Amino acid sequence: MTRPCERGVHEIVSEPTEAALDVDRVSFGYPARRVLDEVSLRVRPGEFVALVGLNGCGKSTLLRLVAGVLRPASGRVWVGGTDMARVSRRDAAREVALLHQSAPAVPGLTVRQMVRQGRYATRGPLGMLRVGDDAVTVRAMRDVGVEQWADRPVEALSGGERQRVRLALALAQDTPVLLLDEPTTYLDLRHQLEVLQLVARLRDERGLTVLTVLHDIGLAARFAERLVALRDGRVAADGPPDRVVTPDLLRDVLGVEGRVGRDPEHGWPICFPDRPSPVDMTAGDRPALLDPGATAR
Ligand SMILES: Nc1ncnc2c1ncn2[C@@H]1O[C@H](COP(=O)(O)OP(=O)(O)OP(=O)(O)O)[C@@H](O)[C@H]1O
Repeated sequence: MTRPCERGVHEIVSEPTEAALDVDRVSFGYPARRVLDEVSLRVRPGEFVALVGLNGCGKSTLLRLVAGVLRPASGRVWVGGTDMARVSRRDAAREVALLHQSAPAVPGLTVRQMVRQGRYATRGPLGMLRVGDDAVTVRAMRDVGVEQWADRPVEALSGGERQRVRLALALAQDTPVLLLDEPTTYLDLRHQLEVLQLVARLRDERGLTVLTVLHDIGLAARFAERLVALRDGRVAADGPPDRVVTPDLLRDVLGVEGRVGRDPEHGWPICFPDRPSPVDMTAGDRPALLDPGATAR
């Protein structure tokens, strides 16, 4: 399959024998609430997948489970053949980098110092940086275009500037899998496009596997080759954007009535939301889940 578009020309020649990440019937809940119910998701090496769904449906929780920050109540998460519930945080950080939704800036910490923290996973027992760590740090800052602020305190940057520094921190881990929790938060339109173009380029050039939460369905459809929609703690739809982005998805998963058109030049799905749907998205009494028959797996 070849898709010449914003995502670059990315040819999938054959199914790899091993998934880059494999979420196998994972359930998870916090003390007050069950959040994920037997969620399964396999992502191929080099795939760019966007996770969509209403606020509170469990997207960040799923990313934290994949990153090994949380442990499933049942089921397994494998990243590159590693069972993420059985490795140390340091070993997990060699497999996946997680860009958190938000994190407070440590007072006085400069951009360079913050990005350098991404090298934590490769440090020796005494926490010493190794040969090459500075080069990786500088490359990550350069990739995201924050090297001109290297010696500025992070707390003196704007929200959007800090978001880019956080992305550089994740890139500095230099992992094969990148998990991004709303990477476009705080960014103006230009920087939203730049950041997603950068991620797509890194996927193309370095073969990174990307699983990202995106609230903007238009951007998700434009940059990701596959959308996974969560609802009620389950995968409600899974497949290529042009099959997943439908008025049913808008209504039943995202809670809005609307229409779906196509970008006249590129064919990307474009959503035209009209109004909140009459479906009560906070109650258990909802229509049947969308058929996830469009699955790309
Ligand atoms: N540490 C926690 N303790 C208890 N409940 C939590 C915790 N973190 C999240 N939750 C709850 O779990 C549910 C899923 O949260 P999660 O952050 O995964 O949702 P989300 O889909 O990422 O939402 P959003 O789009 O708003 O970021 C929510 O109801 C949330 O209130």
